[in-house]
Amino acid sequence: MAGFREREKQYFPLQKIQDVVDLFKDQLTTPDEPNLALLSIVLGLIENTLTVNRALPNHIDSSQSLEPIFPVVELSIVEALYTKFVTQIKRSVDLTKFPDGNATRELVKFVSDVVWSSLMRSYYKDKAHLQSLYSYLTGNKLDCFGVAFAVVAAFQVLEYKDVHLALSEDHAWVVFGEDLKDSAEVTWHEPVICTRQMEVASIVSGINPSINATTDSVEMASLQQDLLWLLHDLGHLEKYPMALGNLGDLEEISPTPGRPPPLDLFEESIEANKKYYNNRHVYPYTYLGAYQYRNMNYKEALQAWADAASVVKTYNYNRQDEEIYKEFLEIANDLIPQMMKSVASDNAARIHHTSILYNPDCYSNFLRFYDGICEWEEDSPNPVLHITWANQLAFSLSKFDCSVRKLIALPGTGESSSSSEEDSEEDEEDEVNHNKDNKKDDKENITQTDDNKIEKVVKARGRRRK
Ligand SMILES: CC1(C)CN=C(N2CCN(c3ncnc4sc(CCF)cc34)CC2)S1
Repeated sequence: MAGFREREKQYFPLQKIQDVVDLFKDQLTTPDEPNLALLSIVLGLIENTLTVNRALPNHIDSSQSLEPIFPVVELSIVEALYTKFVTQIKRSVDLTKFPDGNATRELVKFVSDVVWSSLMRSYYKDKAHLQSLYSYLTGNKLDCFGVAFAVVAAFQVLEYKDVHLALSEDHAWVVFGEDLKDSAEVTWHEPVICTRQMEVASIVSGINPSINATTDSVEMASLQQDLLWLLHDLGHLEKYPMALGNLGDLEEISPTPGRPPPLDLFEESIEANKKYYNNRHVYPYTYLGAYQYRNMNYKEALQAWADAASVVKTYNYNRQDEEIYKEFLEIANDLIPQMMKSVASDNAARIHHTSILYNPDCYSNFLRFYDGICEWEEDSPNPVLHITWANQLAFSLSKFDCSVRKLIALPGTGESSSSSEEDSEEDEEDEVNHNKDNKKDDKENITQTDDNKIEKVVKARGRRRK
């Protein structure tokens, strides 16, 4: 692949967000492929300027208008970095040793080692802004997504068309060969297998506008939002639930006039999950749950979180699912307890029994949430629950009104009937044991009416685990 053609050059210097959108649109509507290395360098350079090395004026006097500090992206800089990448890849890979036009495992391993060997020996891999080729070429640092993306971009430079990016919710790797089924990773369920355009979507979705823990670059977030809408309109987010969820979050922060509301995007993300990934992704539901929680739609938040737990229960938890574990940890031990405190102090709702604490559906979803997490842990090589989980469960459970805690859903009928307080211990044991036999049938919810019965649930779970 030669240097830049007139086609790319005409957009430089990039001086505002629209210039970048125009460049991406041209790259995404060319008959040939979008240039992954070019686009990643451009995004990385802008992100680095707007978040890491913010060229803030050293003083802002009254005369100086607060002009956005969008960096001017000169062609010469981008072309120099691009040439550095192309030269490094072509110099390192002697293709005469790989005559076959299709990538092989050996060649993927070889190119991966070329990328790996040029990285800094040791650095904090989870740091922000290490996802782009700009970071790779100027700092020799890449995060796990960045390494996989760099390998795919390298294969594009070598003019291979059968090497693509594979994405799970926690991991990124390379797939290659005829049906793109060859890859080192076999443990991941329902990965997103990217087209070249979805690979562009992955670097746009991976834009990190964070300046620090509390501040985002408005310009960077706005650029990400515009590029995600461009990709959405071209149909390249159709099979990318996480990118759709990302766009929903951005639309909540800064709604784009004329565009659908965040809930529509979270719904699109869930539908894509069901249609293309056998409903095996968790994040579409936790995106929705977080949105509902932020907007105090607590009944809907519990529904979404219960749906997320119903997905995760089909998995076994292993240390690679760190991000998903942290997600459920925050929901169970932070968001739900906060929510319970908030509604418990809502006296009006309490008096009129309108709060979620009196709502059987909310209680049912609350139990379904915990049931899913317990099943997730069952048969897993790594433990999920620890005492904090049990303490927070006890706290949240106790906030529900005893009227809903007595309800027991009759097996299969969807009916519920209030159980007499005198239920014998044996009956409850039976219910727990009975429920154990039908652990997959999550329509059945048994309830425990007070704290000492929580131990029974946890103990019953313990029995299942053996
Ligand atoms: C509900 C949430 C906690 C909010 N943000 C979330 N994410 C932010 C965006 N994320 C992503 N967005 C697009 N593509 C990818 S590929 C990938 C695995 C590592 F490569 C992660 C990820 C990860 C998930 S999930």
